[in-house]
Amino acid sequence: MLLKVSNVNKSFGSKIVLTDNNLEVGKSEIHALVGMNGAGKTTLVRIISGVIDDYEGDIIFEDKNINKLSVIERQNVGIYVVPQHAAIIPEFTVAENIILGTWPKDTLGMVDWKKIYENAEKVLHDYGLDFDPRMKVRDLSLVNQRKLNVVRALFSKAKLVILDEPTTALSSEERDSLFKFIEAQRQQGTSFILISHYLEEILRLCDTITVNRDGRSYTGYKKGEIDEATLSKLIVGESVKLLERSSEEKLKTKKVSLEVNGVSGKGMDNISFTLGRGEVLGVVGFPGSGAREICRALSGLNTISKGQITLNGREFSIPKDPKTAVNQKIIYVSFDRHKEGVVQLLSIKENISMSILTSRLKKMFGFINKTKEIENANEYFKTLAVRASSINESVGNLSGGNQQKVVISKALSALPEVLILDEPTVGIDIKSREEILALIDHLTKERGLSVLYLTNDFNELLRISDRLLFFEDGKLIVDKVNDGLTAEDVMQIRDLKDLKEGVLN
Ligand SMILES: Nc1ncnc2c1ncn2[C@@H]1O[C@H](COP(=O)(O)OP(=O)(O)OP(=O)(O)O)[C@@H](O)[C@H]1O
Repeated sequence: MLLKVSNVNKSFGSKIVLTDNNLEVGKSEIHALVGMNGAGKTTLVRIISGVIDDYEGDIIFEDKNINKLSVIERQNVGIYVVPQHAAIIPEFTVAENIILGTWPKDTLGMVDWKKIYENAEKVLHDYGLDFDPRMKVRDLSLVNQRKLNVVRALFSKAKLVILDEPTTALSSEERDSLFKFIEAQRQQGTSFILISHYLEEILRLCDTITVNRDGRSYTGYKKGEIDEATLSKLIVGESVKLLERSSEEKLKTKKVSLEVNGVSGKGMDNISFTLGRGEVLGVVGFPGSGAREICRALSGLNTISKGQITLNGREFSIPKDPKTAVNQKIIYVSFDRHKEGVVQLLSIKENISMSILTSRLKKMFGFINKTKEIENANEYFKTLAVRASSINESVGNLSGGNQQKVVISKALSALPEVLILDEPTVGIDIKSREEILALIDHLTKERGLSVLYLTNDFNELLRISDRLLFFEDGKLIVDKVNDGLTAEDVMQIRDLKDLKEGVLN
């Protein structure tokens, strides 16, 4: 046994978060930690790693009680957490990131760069990676950045690596490649705790599963002994019904809402398409294909150099920043809520109101309509079942998934005509994901909201999208109605290199 968590309890003030939590991780084991948003997974990981030190119970590592050890001391015995936003420095090279803080010096006491790069090359090679240690980390793909985070942990002699949602926003190929890498490290003797909301990958990769529900742990489920439906029921406490947008809705011809005509700019080459009123248009493409670029450009986050856009018959002035897009009723929800989503120090209510202070909530003489503000925040708080004591709770105290629900509430409050969702269910649990999809389905049908939906989770994409746009090399290559497509079809179309626009229509 490598790690033993024994009868751990934790409360924040009067809020009880963990009650009698137990789990055991063996050597060379991949252990899953799953549960709904706010179930207490991150709190437990913070206790194991020593970030939270006021808890009841015992943490035993290699047969020693480590309750009294600090974060650094726990790292020194071999416990290393790789959070969702790991502390790699994008402007540094791969080598600098690996050796961060342990700079080798030459005989004159100068940093020995030759040695740094030689060492880094060897380290990467030992872990089966072949990227150049001189590359800036910002130029690495997302999956290679995540692998580098693990390498850093292993370089620091980690015996147990805790990965918090490592596959979010990765394509299925990138996931496979990350899994192979983790599996290879496990075979070398490293143990992993993996937090994830993707049950299929949990069942594929992990040896043992611990479910956290309502603060209690249900542990010891073994690979092969539990199926996805049973696991899903254990996590939520009831069966989860998957939302399926009706095929009738998917095939309905819709009145044009957004018309994009010959748009070019950074990473975009002469893109034209229409988005119907009440339509959900799925957007597919590898990073750099133009898929994310057009979504961000329509929201004022990327520059458009040429082209025309109309929205519900109005001339749409090319947005130079997000504010001009929002004023024209196009709103973008970013996959990166830390950078572009919420303000941690403000309350749920203040975050939700942020986009409508100068419009829907404005009264005369610069006053804010407080009653309306509370009503509006409460509406989304309830519809999206945000797990917090009230709308006055600070967003920084919420679990990751619940923060994401606040980001979506903020966007919907502004009553957009076009909503652009970029990996909107990142970090969202299996039940909340269905609630979000149901809300989108409802708003498109009842309010005529038009949606551009970008995600690497093709099963999710196909359940909600009426039509799909495929991008490559900055161009729109295929525009296809979702008439019963499968995830395999989507991958096949995306991977065909020489398709000309419309060939498959
Ligand atoms: N510093 C804090 N102060 C008050 N409450 C907190 C604090 N940190 C966490 N919580 C609460 O503890 C509960 C568990 O949060 P935690 O982040 O552990 O959940 P999680 O299972 O990791 O969720 P997710 O899947 O959304 O990441 C939540 O209700 C959260 O609001």
